Amino acid sequence: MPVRTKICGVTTNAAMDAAIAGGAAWIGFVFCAPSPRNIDSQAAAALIARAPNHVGKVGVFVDAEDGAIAAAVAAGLTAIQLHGKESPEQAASLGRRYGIEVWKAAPVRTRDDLALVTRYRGAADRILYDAKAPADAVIPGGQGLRFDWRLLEGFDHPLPWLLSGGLDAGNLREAIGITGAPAVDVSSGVESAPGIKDVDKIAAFLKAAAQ
Ligand SMILES: O=C(O)c1ccccc1N[C@@H]1O[C@H](COP(=O)(O)O)[C@@H](O)[C@H]1O
Repeated sequence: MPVRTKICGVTTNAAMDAAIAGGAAWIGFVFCAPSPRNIDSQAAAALIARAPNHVGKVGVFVDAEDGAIAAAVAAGLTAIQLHGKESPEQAASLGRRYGIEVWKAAPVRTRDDLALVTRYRGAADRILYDAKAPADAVIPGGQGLRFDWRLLEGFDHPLPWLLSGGLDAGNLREAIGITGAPAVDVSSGVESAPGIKDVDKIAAFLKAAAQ
């Protein structure tokens, strides 16, 4: 089964086109002001217009206000990724309101952190395992941090899931080999500097995923 990929934090036509050409299943747009990848709804709509229907368009939010999510969904999102402290009830409510997939990011440092995900069964459509950010971090993701992938070995996943956190073209096969990830998500691992996507790194990542 081929591994599905999400290229996250896209802000330019070049990165968008590289992700599409390389076969990304999803492209992510970050609606989070402190992020170097922050984008507004108008700019996201212009990028989304470049993508064919089969490519999913995922908006990343961190404890966002309803109005911000509504504006971004109207730009053409096909999924909402919740990367903050959103509850199962909030996730379910957003799914009902917008009729699109809701993904919940699960911050992982220890095996105990995995217990959180079962609460989202029936409330979210997918879980995205990401490294838990330090307590003083300004943003909870997109910093190239990994967690111990062996924590997912033998774990009974309650929902369809993606692996993220510190992935790049060089470590992707090892990460998939250990975790059995059916889908992966990357941001800083395909950048030359925070927020600056590198089209060659995007191509290399997508090639590694397709092997
Ligand atoms: O990318 C961001 O700037 C971001 C901001 C706020 C919440 C989540 C964010 N990104 C997500 O984090 C994962 C992991 O990133 P990385 O590959 O370790 O840099 C990324 O895939 C996004 O889904």
